[in-house]
Amino acid sequence: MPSISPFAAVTTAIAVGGIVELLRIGRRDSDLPPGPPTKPVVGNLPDFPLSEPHLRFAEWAKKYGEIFSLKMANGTIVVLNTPQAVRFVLDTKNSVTADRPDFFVINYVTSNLHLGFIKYGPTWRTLRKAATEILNVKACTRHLPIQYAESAQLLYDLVMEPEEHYTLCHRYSSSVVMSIVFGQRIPQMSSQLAKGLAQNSADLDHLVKPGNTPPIDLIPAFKYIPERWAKWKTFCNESRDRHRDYYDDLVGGCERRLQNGTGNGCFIETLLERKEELGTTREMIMYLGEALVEPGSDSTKTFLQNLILLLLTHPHVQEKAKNELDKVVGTDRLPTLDDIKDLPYIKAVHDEVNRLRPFGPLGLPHSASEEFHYNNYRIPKDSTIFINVWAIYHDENLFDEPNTFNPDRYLSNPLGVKDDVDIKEISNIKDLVFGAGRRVCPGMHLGKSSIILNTARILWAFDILKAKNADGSVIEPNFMDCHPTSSNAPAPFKCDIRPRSDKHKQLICREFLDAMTTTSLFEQELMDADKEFMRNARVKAEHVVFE
Ligand code: HEM
Repeated sequence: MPSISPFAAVTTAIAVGGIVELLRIGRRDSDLPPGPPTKPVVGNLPDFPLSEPHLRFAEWAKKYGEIFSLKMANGTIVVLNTPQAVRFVLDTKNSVTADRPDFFVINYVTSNLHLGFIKYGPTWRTLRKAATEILNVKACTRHLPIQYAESAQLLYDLVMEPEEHYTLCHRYSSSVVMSIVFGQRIPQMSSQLAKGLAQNSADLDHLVKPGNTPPIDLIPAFKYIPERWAKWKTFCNESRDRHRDYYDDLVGGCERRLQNGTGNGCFIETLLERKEELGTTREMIMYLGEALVEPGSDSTKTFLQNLILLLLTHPHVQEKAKNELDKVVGTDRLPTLDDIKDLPYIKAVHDEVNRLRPFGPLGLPHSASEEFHYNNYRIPKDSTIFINVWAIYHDENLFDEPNTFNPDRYLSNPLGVKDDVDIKEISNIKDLVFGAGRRVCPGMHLGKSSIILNTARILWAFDILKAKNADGSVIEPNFMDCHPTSSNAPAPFKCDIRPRSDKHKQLICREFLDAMTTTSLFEQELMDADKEFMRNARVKAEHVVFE
């Protein structure tokens, strides 16, 4: 037998051990939830879809059942495909699943102070407590006048500029949250305030999308690449400055109002006054404002854009909803939130839009701060956990014809599910669109009232018809058309929106004029172009009402 030196033996043993260890990377241990086959070292990295991951995740859910896992090199992703799995993993085990994965670039851009992305811990708790103060059910009643007034402008805008419907929904959602949070409203989407907000949201959207930055959270060494070889770093630095300047200005506006005695009671003014008591610094206040206005605006506008697209493509739903509204509300006034309890079909339309086109089809990922077990599967510490909202809402075991827009399903069953499904088991299903556990959306009450109010009002006010080309041919909308974003917003589309009658048009314009008492409270800092816009809008509305 050939002899080898002890040195060579040790080296060989280390090398073999190293190779064995390396090959273990990317491998799925047998006690993890099942999932697609892995490759050595990289695991399922090559399988991870770079765009619209929810569609691939839904296919995997069908194949692997209530929970599956993906190996991302050394890391693990766990995906929850039933309301029961979500309830256990995110609600029952909420103390160990309230963390977020690393999100290095986003936390860099937002100075590690963005409520939605920071790690679970004392800073998160302070920010979340402050956010809950303005967003709990009771506090939300104070925001209703703003929501009614902005909804009045949304309807007015749709009367005057129907072809801009897509952007007008965004204006509505942005103006509501900007008024509540920073005390400054957005009268038109061309205003500087609106452009800055949309840019900041687009920045974060760009940065969360896989492929736009290297996988730093998996391979931290990417952080050290010099900026001259890493364009994404330049984008991050520019974006960081943009975000800071924008929110610093807004907080400055609140400080000035407080100093001048012209405060309008917005959230940030309150926080500035109670800084010591709440333990928040000016810096924390700035980014808390950001964490509220960006998702607050994007979520609500996504719902409204999807609503209009689904109504456009389903005229029989419009007809049924209008019959209900005409019976319950009539044509002498606009619907209010008090009417909703008597409008089951409107409620069903709202539920069905949320089901078919949920904002954030995979929610925001959580992270496990400790290892635990679910149904004999091991969920390792530091695994990233997704709620597969899209797959659950399109599950054929739960919903009849899940890809069909059919609000009636909610008239025959409170959760819209098949008769043989035990609804006690899945009572959390409707709220999954807002996430779950300790990180559940703090803006859900505000968001819910905005979207249901405008569902009723848009249906009460307008006929939504297919638009025509100049040659008279009908433009067929594509109801499957989505933006390649993480939010499930439809791509911009054309339609013909018309007030249902002159009487409806008059009532809308009158409501808009009345709303100006509320909206003017949030117009102290308006730029000249925006003041001019509001003056002209008043004149046009008066023209409709009084002539
Ligand atoms: C239709 C309306 C809305 C939908 C569907 C929605 C959906 C969501 C979802 C899915 C999450 C992730 C929850 C999780 O991690 O499990 C979330 C988080 C969040 N949402 Fe919303 N949202 C809506 C409205 C709003 C509004 C109006 C605001 C603010 C005014 C807001 C502020 C936030 C914040 C700050 C977080 C992060 C919470 C945390 O990490 O602690 N959202 N939202």
